[in-house]
Amino acid sequence: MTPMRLSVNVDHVATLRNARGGSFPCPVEAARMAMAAGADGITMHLREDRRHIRDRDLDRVAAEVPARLNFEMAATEEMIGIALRLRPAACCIVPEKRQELTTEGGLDVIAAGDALQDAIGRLAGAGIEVSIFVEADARQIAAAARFGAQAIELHTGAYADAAVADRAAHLARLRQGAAAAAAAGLLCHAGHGLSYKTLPPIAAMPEVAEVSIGHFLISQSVFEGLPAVIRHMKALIAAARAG
Ligand SMILES: CC(=O)[C@@H](O)[C@H](O)COP(=O)(O)O
Ligand SMILES: NCC(=O)COP(=O)(O)O
Repeated sequence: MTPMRLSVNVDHVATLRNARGGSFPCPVEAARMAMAAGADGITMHLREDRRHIRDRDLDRVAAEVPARLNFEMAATEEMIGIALRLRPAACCIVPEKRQELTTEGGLDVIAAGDALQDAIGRLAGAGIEVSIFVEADARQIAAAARFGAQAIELHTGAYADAAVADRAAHLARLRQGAAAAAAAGLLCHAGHGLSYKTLPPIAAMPEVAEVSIGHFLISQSVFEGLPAVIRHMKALIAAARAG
């Protein structure tokens, strides 16, 4: 099976920092440490309300940390401008609601229509790999391909939050989504809410080329330390890929 990348989302290091209004802990330092521990990339979500990552964090990681940077963003004019200035390797377009605690679902690609297609074209035209955060829905995935995206990221949140007895049904849907992405010629990524327990079945899907993990990974680091958690996740991925 082809290798799978682990992109470490450092948003929640910024959440901790912002809780005290100071400069510690620093998400840039976390990104540096994650790469040194074997991460394959860094994900940062610059929310419109700046609740965790701030513009300066993104600027600094882009300038200072040699990493495949995945910039998660709403498809707004402001965010497109930031992406075009910083030129990360990848942008993942996500839906955003100001009141949500966290991203609640995939983007409705079909409803987003021409504006989304235009955003994808501008980002891709700058050499950025564009992915769309979607539910495992064949119609939405086909629309992402039609609009010119190179990848989708399957939203794994419902699966990750489901009771153990209900996970098989969610996994079946995610497998269909991964197959639909491959059939549409799209790269397939996955993420949201993944943990030591829920990562292995996702890592065993051959189409999935990248997972992005943040909340569990940063939280578990309180107990184990960031490098140890990253090594553990990389080992789980390697075991799942080896079959
Ligand atoms: C799209 C997605 O899944 C990430 O943005 C992740 O959830 C970041 O954390 P918050 O949703 O808490 O901002
Ligand atoms: N795209 C998903 C992501 O970056 C991390 O999500 P989570 O692990 O913080 O829920």
